[in-house]
Amino acid sequence: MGLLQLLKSQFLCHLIICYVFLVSGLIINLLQLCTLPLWTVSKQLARRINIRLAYCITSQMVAALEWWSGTECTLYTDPKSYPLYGKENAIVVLNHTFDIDFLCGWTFCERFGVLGSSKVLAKKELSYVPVIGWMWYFLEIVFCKRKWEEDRSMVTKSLQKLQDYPENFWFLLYCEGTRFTPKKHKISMQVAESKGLAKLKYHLLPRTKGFWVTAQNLRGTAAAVYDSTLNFRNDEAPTLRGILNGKKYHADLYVRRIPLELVPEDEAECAAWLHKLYQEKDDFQEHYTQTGRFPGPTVSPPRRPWSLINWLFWSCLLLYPLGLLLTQLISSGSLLTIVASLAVCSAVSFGVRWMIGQTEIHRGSSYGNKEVPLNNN
Ligand SMILES: CC/C=C\C/C=C\C/C=C\C/C=C\C/C=C\C/C=C\CCC(=O)SCCNC(=O)CCNC(=O)[C@H](O)C(C)(C)COP(=O)(O)OP(=O)(O)OC[C@H]1O[C@@H](n2cnc3c(N)ncnc32)[C@H](O)[C@@H]1OP(=O)(O)O
Ligand SMILES: CCCCCCCC/C=C\CCCCCCCC(=O)OC[C@@H](O)COP(=O)(O)O
Repeated sequence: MGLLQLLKSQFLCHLIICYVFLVSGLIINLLQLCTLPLWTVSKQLARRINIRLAYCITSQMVAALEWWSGTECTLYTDPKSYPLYGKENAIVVLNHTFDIDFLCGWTFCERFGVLGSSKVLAKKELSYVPVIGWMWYFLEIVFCKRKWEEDRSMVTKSLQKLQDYPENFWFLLYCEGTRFTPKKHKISMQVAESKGLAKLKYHLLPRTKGFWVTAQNLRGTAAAVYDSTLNFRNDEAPTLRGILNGKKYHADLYVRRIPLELVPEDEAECAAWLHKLYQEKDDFQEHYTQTGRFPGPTVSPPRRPWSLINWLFWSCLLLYPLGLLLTQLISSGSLLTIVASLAVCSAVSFGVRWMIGQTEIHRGSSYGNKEVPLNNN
């Protein structure tokens, strides 16, 4: 192991990175709160400011992936579609298979210039996560309880608000609704069988209602669906802890651009269309398993320096006062203040570990885990 790699695996480095992330994140959350009065005066200006503030948070995690761990990202896509990425609004459909699939999504957003504005249909529980969840309120992220009767009107209203959004955005939908586990897969395939649908090997059965309501409400706003299938080389199952340890991964993303006009408007037809899409996605994953690549030409959109610059800015801003404080503490020799600072460090460490836990599949929810009574009709 090289010296740099050894340094990257040190707990102290992780503590410093997490301190910068947490403290800068809370400062940005506070700044976002200060934009509240502006929403009544100029909504579009408030949105543009919040896009930039959100970028300051999310790009730190992207920087950790791109610059700290050096993870590489290859895009497999049609060269004719490539120039449109980042220049139009789109609905992104992505497989929910890895701890850090959302982070890879963010990396592509960053490379195409839509990181600050991008959105997701997220489970309500994530809105309580400090920094990211709180930031999402101001980004007009659409939350759901994963109970259609309760979600329907709220999700529709939230989507309609995005119709006059001032900057290009990608709206991410994990149609599987939860992350892949063997147990969830087995249950969802029982559901597929009971509905007479083809079985999927690499995906859970997609939930179709969220996709249909999104497509309906973003018609005229979004130009296309980006059907995206993600995998990692060498059968890796990357984690956020791995990224913090400086482990380098290689992500492959296969993207097909499908004009939104090709998505049926009728609910049942739209559901059938989505089921067919997932069968195709399953074939692409099979192709990847067999050959180690997706079909079609590749391109590696370059990483941009902005995420690194932002990260360095916040690190300088927040590590300088921390350094001063620590020097004063040590020179004061007061046992009480030293114990108090150790307690603060432990709290930061505990808080961030809990947040990292949110990204771990083995700590995931029980959604999709319960056997459902099946009536074969
Ligand atoms: C060029 C580069 C391109 C791309 C780059 C890639 C990406 C970048 C893009 C953007 C990035 C932006 C942000 C990313 C950042 C962070 C994201 C992080 C995380 C957030 C993700 C989440 O929180 S995922 C969880 C929440 N989201 C969802 O659940 C969405 C999908 N779900 C739905 O759409 C649902 O329909 C619903 C939530 C709207 C409603 O839920 P409900 O449970 O009520 O669902 P349904 O009514 O649909 O389900 C009932 C039907 O399903 C059948 N059923 C029952 N059990 C199962 C089962 N186990 N599996 C499958 N189906 C089941 C049941 O029979 C019902 O069938 P009916 O026929 O009767 O409808
Ligand atoms: C600069 C590096 C900073 C490192 C410290 C980072 C600390 C972690 C920060 C934020 C964590 C919250 C990120 C939220 C994204 C979680 C995405 C996710 O995958 O949610 C799961 C959801 O889809 C489905 O849930 P279930 O599978 O049903 O359960």
